[in-house]
Amino acid sequence: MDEDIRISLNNVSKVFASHESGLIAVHDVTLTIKDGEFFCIVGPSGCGKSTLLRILAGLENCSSGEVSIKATDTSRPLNTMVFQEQSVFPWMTVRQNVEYGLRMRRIPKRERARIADYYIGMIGLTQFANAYPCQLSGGMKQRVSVARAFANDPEILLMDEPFGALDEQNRLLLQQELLRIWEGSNKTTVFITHSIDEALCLGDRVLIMTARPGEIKTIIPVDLPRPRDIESIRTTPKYNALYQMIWLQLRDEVFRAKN
Ligand SMILES: Nc1ncnc2c1ncn2[C@@H]1O[C@H](COP(=O)(O)OP(=O)(O)OP(=O)(O)O)[C@@H](O)[C@H]1O
Repeated sequence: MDEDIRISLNNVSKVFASHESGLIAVHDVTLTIKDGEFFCIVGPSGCGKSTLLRILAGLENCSSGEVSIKATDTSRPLNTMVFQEQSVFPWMTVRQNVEYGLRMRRIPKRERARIADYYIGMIGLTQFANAYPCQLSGGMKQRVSVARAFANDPEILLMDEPFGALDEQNRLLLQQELLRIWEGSNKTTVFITHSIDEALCLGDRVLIMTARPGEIKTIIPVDLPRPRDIESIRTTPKYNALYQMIWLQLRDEVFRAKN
């Protein structure tokens, strides 16, 4: 694998045999993702986005093809996944949730506390560090998931519509927080979203998948400057041109998925 490539998929397909005559969820996907890249995936509902991410996470095997993820440091987890549904442990405080992965890796207590404090501060929950999830709003819980994922310091971060269930204001705040944390870490991130806007605000490239069986329709580079200020990039002609370009491609697939 080239030095700057972190993830490589070669002719990856996934067939679910449980469906009558087999259901092809992902078909012949070949792509590479660079180290430190923020890679977004959009596509119609049911086109295989989550399946592809689950294959990257090692939660699902591919039926054919090859997946390789370059690991540079065996003391760190290879990946961490953030889901749409809040996935914090309800019996743990915010701090314990954020420290969880570090504790599993037996990182010393003082170091754990330092890392947790940093990310709890980044997500603006310092005052809630000792609160339990039942004392938090949905958006706050999702922030904890994001902080936990970054604190875990995996080689790659996999996010499956992490802000999909949030209201617009919370979504905007979390996008900004994610951008800030990501820009400070440059962690290779694969991010599924239904929102073209979100993909453009966050991503370096956007993969548009076809209606099922999910294939690569096209991959669009997002050449908007970084660091990004979400509110101001939305008003630029470049953003509007990219939005139109993606929507025109995606629209056809959304129609195809419905028929
Ligand atoms: N474990 C499974 N067993 C059988 N079929 C599955 C399984 N997981 C997913 N599928 C099927 O694979 C296809 C792709 O599903 P997937 O969840 O990857 O789509 P998606 O693009 O993430 O959808 P959405 O945007 O609605 O979340 C769907 O037709 C789904 O029914």
